[in-house]
Amino acid sequence: MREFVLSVRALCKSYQMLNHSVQALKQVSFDVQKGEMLAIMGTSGSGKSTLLNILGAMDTPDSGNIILNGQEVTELLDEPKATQYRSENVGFIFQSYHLLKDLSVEDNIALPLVLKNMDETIIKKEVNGMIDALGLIEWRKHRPVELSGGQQQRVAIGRALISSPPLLLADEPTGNLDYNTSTDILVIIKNMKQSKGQSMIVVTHDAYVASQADRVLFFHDGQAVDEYVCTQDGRDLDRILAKTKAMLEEAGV
Ligand SMILES: Nc1ncnc2c1ncn2[C@@H]1O[C@H](COP(=O)(O)OP(=O)(O)OP(=O)(O)O)[C@@H](O)[C@H]1O
Repeated sequence: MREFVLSVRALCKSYQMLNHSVQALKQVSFDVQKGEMLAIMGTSGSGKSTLLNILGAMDTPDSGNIILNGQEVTELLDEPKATQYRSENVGFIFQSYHLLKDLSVEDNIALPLVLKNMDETIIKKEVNGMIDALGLIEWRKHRPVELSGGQQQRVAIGRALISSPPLLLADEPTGNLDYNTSTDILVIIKNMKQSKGQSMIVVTHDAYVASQADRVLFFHDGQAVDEYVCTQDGRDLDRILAKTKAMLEEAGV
Protein backbone atom coordinates (compact mmCIF):
# COMPACT_ATOMS: atom_id res chain seq x y z
CA MET A 1 0.00 0.00 0.00
CA ARG A 2 1.28 3.48 -0.84
CA GLU A 3 2.07 5.56 2.22
CA PHE A 4 2.15 9.32 1.71
CA VAL A 5 4.48 11.35 3.90
CA LEU A 6 3.60 14.68 2.34
CA SER A 7 0.43 15.96 0.70
CA VAL A 8 0.32 19.43 -0.80
CA ARG A 9 -3.12 20.70 -1.74
CA ALA A 10 -4.11 23.78 -3.75
CA LEU A 11 -1.09 25.76 -2.55
CA CYS A 12 -1.14 29.41 -3.62
CA LYS A 13 1.42 32.13 -3.09
CA SER A 14 1.60 35.61 -4.50
CA TYR A 15 4.04 38.45 -3.98
CA GLN A 16 2.81 42.04 -3.91
CA MET A 17 4.95 44.35 -5.97
CA LEU A 18 4.59 48.13 -6.18
CA ASN A 19 1.76 48.17 -8.72
CA HIS A 20 1.07 44.52 -9.47
CA SER A 21 1.22 41.11 -7.85
CA VAL A 22 3.15 38.02 -8.99
CA GLN A 23 1.42 34.69 -8.59
CA ALA A 24 4.36 32.41 -7.81
CA LEU A 25 2.26 29.30 -7.01
CA LYS A 26 -1.21 28.66 -8.45
CA GLN A 27 -3.19 25.83 -6.88
CA VAL A 28 -0.25 23.42 -6.66
CA SER A 29 -1.16 19.89 -5.51
CA PHE A 30 0.97 16.73 -5.27
CA ASP A 31 1.88 13.90 -2.91
CA VAL A 32 5.20 12.38 -1.88
CA GLN A 33 5.41 8.76 -0.77
CA LYS A 34 7.48 7.50 2.13
CA GLY A 35 11.05 6.99 0.87
CA GLU A 36 10.31 8.64 -2.47
CA MET A 37 12.73 11.02 -4.17
CA LEU A 38 10.78 13.62 -6.14
CA ALA A 39 12.63 15.93 -8.51
CA ILE A 40 11.18 19.30 -9.46
CA MET A 41 12.28 20.84 -12.73
CA GLY A 42 10.86 23.82 -14.53
CA THR A 43 11.25 27.09 -16.32
CA SER A 44 12.94 30.02 -14.60
CA GLY A 45 10.51 31.82 -12.30
CA SER A 46 8.04 28.93 -12.30
CA GLY A 47 7.83 28.80 -8.49
CA LYS A 48 10.25 25.99 -7.58
CA SER A 49 12.19 27.93 -4.94
CA THR A 50 8.99 29.44 -3.58
CA LEU A 51 7.61 25.93 -3.08
CA LEU A 52 10.78 24.73 -1.36
CA ASN A 53 10.84 27.81 0.88
CA ILE A 54 7.25 27.20 1.97
CA LEU A 55 7.82 23.49 2.61
CA GLY A 56 10.88 24.46 4.67
CA ALA A 57 8.87 27.00 6.70
CA MET A 58 10.95 29.88 5.40
CA ASP A 59 7.91 31.48 3.76
CA THR A 60 4.14 31.21 4.23
CA PRO A 61 1.51 30.39 1.58
CA ASP A 62 -1.58 32.54 0.93
CA SER A 63 -3.82 29.49 0.95
CA GLY A 64 -3.79 25.72 0.57
CA ASN A 65 -2.78 22.81 2.77
CA ILE A 66 0.43 20.98 3.56
CA ILE A 67 0.08 17.71 5.44
CA LEU A 68 3.27 16.10 6.69
CA ASN A 69 3.02 12.75 8.44
CA GLY A 70 -0.71 13.31 8.94
CA GLN A 71 -0.18 16.71 10.56
CA GLU A 72 -1.51 19.95 9.05
CA VAL A 73 1.56 22.15 8.94
CA THR A 74 0.26 25.33 7.34
CA GLU A 75 -0.48 26.66 10.84
CA LEU A 76 3.10 25.96 11.95
CA LEU A 77 4.79 28.10 9.35
CA ASP A 78 5.03 31.30 11.42
CA GLU A 79 7.72 31.84 14.08
CA PRO A 80 8.34 30.54 16.71
CA LYS A 81 6.54 27.36 15.64
CA ALA A 82 8.39 27.40 12.30
CA THR A 83 11.78 26.83 13.96
CA GLN A 84 10.46 23.81 15.81
CA TYR A 85 8.78 22.48 12.66
CA ARG A 86 12.06 22.79 10.77
CA SER A 87 14.18 21.11 13.42
CA GLU A 88 11.78 18.17 13.78
CA ASN A 89 10.72 17.59 10.20
CA VAL A 90 13.05 18.96 7.58
CA GLY A 91 16.69 18.55 6.50
CA PHE A 92 18.10 21.06 4.02
CA ILE A 93 20.79 20.54 1.40
CA PHE A 94 21.76 23.67 -0.55
CA GLN A 95 23.87 24.27 -3.64
CA SER A 96 26.29 26.44 -1.65
CA TYR A 97 26.46 24.08 1.35
CA HIS A 98 25.65 26.75 4.01
CA LEU A 99 28.09 25.29 6.55
CA LEU A 100 29.16 27.28 9.60
CA LYS A 101 32.68 28.36 8.73
CA ASP A 102 34.04 28.52 12.27
CA LEU A 103 32.90 25.01 13.21
CA SER A 104 34.76 21.79 12.44
CA VAL A 105 33.28 19.05 10.25
CA GLU A 106 32.10 17.10 13.30
CA ASP A 107 30.60 20.18 14.98
CA ASN A 108 28.72 21.16 11.81
CA ILE A 109 27.24 17.66 11.56
CA ALA A 110 26.39 17.60 15.27
CA LEU A 111 24.57 20.94 15.19
CA PRO A 112 20.96 19.73 14.78
CA LEU A 113 21.41 17.31 17.70
CA VAL A 114 23.07 19.96 19.88
CA LEU A 115 20.15 22.32 19.16
CA LYS A 116 17.81 19.55 20.33
CA ASN A 117 19.76 19.38 23.63
CA MET A 118 20.50 15.71 23.13
CA ASP A 119 22.78 13.81 25.46
CA GLU A 120 26.47 14.34 24.63
CA THR A 121 27.28 10.62 24.55
CA ILE A 122 24.46 9.96 22.08
CA ILE A 123 25.54 12.92 19.92
CA LYS A 124 29.10 11.59 19.81
CA LYS A 125 27.95 8.12 18.80
CA GLU A 126 25.61 9.42 16.09
CA VAL A 127 28.20 11.85 14.69
CA ASN A 128 30.92 9.17 14.65
CA GLY A 129 28.62 6.85 12.69
CA MET A 130 27.72 9.59 10.23
CA ILE A 131 31.33 10.72 9.69
CA ASP A 132 32.32 7.12 9.05
CA ALA A 133 29.46 6.59 6.56
CA LEU A 134 30.40 9.79 4.71
CA GLY A 135 34.10 8.88 4.48
CA LEU A 136 35.13 12.00 6.37
CA ILE A 137 37.09 10.48 9.27
CA GLU A 138 40.40 12.14 8.44
CA TRP A 139 38.65 15.50 7.97
CA ARG A 140 36.60 15.52 11.16
CA LYS A 141 38.62 18.27 12.90
CA HIS A 142 38.95 20.43 9.80
CA ARG A 143 36.92 23.54 9.04
CA PRO A 144 34.84 23.87 5.83
CA VAL A 145 37.32 26.23 4.13
CA GLU A 146 39.90 23.41 4.17
CA LEU A 147 37.62 21.01 2.26
CA SER A 148 36.79 20.51 -1.41
CA GLY A 149 33.27 21.27 -2.67
CA GLY A 150 32.35 17.58 -2.68
CA GLN A 151 33.61 17.14 0.87
CA GLN A 152 31.69 20.21 2.02
CA GLN A 153 28.54 18.83 0.44
CA ARG A 154 29.09 15.54 2.31
CA VAL A 155 29.23 17.50 5.56
CA ALA A 156 26.01 19.29 4.60
CA ILE A 157 24.37 15.93 3.86
CA GLY A 158 25.50 14.63 7.25
CA ARG A 159 24.02 17.66 8.95
CA ALA A 160 20.73 17.30 7.03
CA LEU A 161 20.34 13.62 7.84
CA ILE A 162 21.77 13.30 11.36
CA SER A 163 18.46 13.95 13.12
CA SER A 164 16.55 11.66 10.69
CA PRO A 165 13.93 14.19 9.54
CA PRO A 166 11.13 12.61 7.49
CA LEU A 167 11.59 15.13 4.66
CA LEU A 168 14.78 16.26 2.92
CA LEU A 169 14.66 19.41 0.81
CA ALA A 170 17.51 19.92 -1.64
CA ASP A 171 18.07 22.94 -3.86
CA GLU A 172 20.50 22.16 -6.72
CA PRO A 173 22.58 19.93 -4.39
CA THR A 174 25.19 19.21 -7.08
CA GLY A 175 25.04 22.61 -8.80
CA ASN A 176 28.59 23.55 -7.81
CA LEU A 177 30.19 20.14 -8.37
CA ASP A 178 31.82 18.41 -11.35
CA TYR A 179 30.18 15.38 -12.96
CA ASN A 180 32.06 12.66 -11.04
CA THR A 181 31.64 14.36 -7.67
CA SER A 182 27.95 14.98 -8.45
CA THR A 183 27.47 11.29 -9.18
CA ASP A 184 29.17 10.35 -5.87
CA ILE A 185 27.06 12.86 -3.93
CA LEU A 186 23.82 11.58 -5.49
CA VAL A 187 24.73 7.99 -4.62
CA ILE A 188 25.48 9.01 -1.01
CA ILE A 189 22.21 10.92 -0.67
CA LYS A 190 20.17 8.08 -2.18
CA ASN A 191 21.78 5.33 -0.08
CA MET A 192 21.57 7.25 3.17
CA LYS A 193 18.01 8.41 2.76
CA GLN A 194 16.96 4.94 1.66
CA SER A 195 18.44 3.34 4.78
CA LYS A 196 16.37 5.71 6.92
CA GLY A 197 13.22 5.61 4.75
CA GLN A 198 13.30 9.38 4.27
CA SER A 199 11.50 11.23 1.49
CA MET A 200 13.19 13.91 -0.54
CA ILE A 201 12.28 16.78 -2.83
CA VAL A 202 15.10 17.99 -5.02
CA VAL A 203 14.82 21.13 -7.14
CA THR A 204 17.17 20.94 -10.09
CA HIS A 205 17.86 22.24 -13.58
CA ASP A 206 20.03 19.17 -14.21
CA ALA A 207 18.18 16.40 -16.09
CA TYR A 208 20.79 13.86 -14.91
CA VAL A 209 19.98 14.65 -11.26
CA ALA A 210 16.27 14.37 -12.06
CA SER A 211 16.86 11.00 -13.74
CA GLN A 212 18.15 9.67 -10.41
CA ALA A 213 14.81 10.46 -8.74
CA ASP A 214 11.74 8.22 -8.59
CA ARG A 215 9.54 10.86 -10.20
CA VAL A 216 9.86 14.27 -11.80
CA LEU A 217 7.33 17.13 -11.61
CA PHE A 218 7.66 19.82 -14.26
CA PHE A 219 6.72 23.35 -13.24
CA HIS A 220 5.74 26.25 -15.45
CA ASP A 221 4.19 29.57 -14.48
CA GLY A 222 3.42 28.56 -10.88
CA GLN A 223 1.84 25.22 -11.76
CA ALA A 224 2.86 21.57 -11.97
CA VAL A 225 2.17 21.02 -15.67
CA ASP A 226 3.64 17.57 -16.31
CA GLU A 227 4.98 14.50 -14.54
CA TYR A 228 7.39 11.68 -15.39
CA VAL A 229 7.83 8.46 -13.43
CA CYS A 230 11.41 7.19 -13.73
CA THR A 231 11.78 3.58 -14.82
CA GLN A 232 15.55 3.17 -14.19
CA ASP A 233 15.80 1.39 -17.57
CA GLY A 234 18.69 3.59 -18.70
CA ARG A 235 16.48 5.85 -20.83
CA ASP A 236 15.09 8.19 -18.16
CA LEU A 237 17.59 10.93 -18.97
CA ASP A 238 16.58 11.01 -22.65
CA ARG A 239 12.88 11.08 -21.80
CA ILE A 240 13.33 13.85 -19.20
CA LEU A 241 15.34 15.92 -21.71
CA ALA A 242 12.60 15.41 -24.31
CA LYS A 243 9.89 16.46 -21.85
CA THR A 244 11.90 19.51 -20.81
CA LYS A 245 12.35 20.50 -24.47
CA ALA A 246 8.63 20.07 -25.15
CA MET A 247 7.73 22.16 -22.10
CA LEU A 248 10.10 24.96 -23.09
CA GLU A 249 8.73 24.95 -26.66
CA GLU A 250 5.15 25.11 -25.37
CA ALA A 251 6.13 27.97 -23.06
CA GLY A 252 7.75 29.75 -25.98
CA VAL A 253 11.11 29.90 -24.15
N1 LIG B 1 10.53 37.66 -2.49
C1 LIG B 1 9.94 37.85 -3.67
N2 LIG B 1 9.35 39.02 -3.97
C2 LIG B 1 8.72 39.22 -5.14
N3 LIG B 1 8.64 38.28 -6.10
C3 LIG B 1 9.21 37.10 -5.88
C4 LIG B 1 9.89 36.81 -4.65
N4 LIG B 1 10.35 35.54 -4.71
C5 LIG B 1 9.98 35.06 -5.92
N5 LIG B 1 9.29 36.00 -6.61
C6 LIG B 1 8.70 35.82 -7.94
O1 LIG B 1 7.91 34.64 -7.92
C7 LIG B 1 8.07 33.90 -9.12
C8 LIG B 1 8.61 32.51 -8.79
O2 LIG B 1 9.95 32.63 -8.32
P1 LIG B 1 10.83 31.39 -7.87
O3 LIG B 1 12.12 31.94 -7.35
O4 LIG B 1 10.04 30.53 -6.98
O5 LIG B 1 11.07 30.64 -9.26
P2 LIG B 1 12.07 29.45 -9.61
O6 LIG B 1 11.27 28.46 -10.38
O7 LIG B 1 12.77 28.97 -8.41
O8 LIG B 1 13.09 30.19 -10.59
P3 LIG B 1 14.64 29.85 -10.96
O9 LIG B 1 14.64 28.51 -11.64
O10 LIG B 1 15.00 30.96 -11.90
O11 LIG B 1 15.43 29.88 -9.68
C9 LIG B 1 8.99 34.72 -10.01
O12 LIG B 1 8.18 35.50 -10.86
C10 LIG B 1 9.73 35.61 -9.03
O13 LIG B 1 10.12 36.81 -9.63
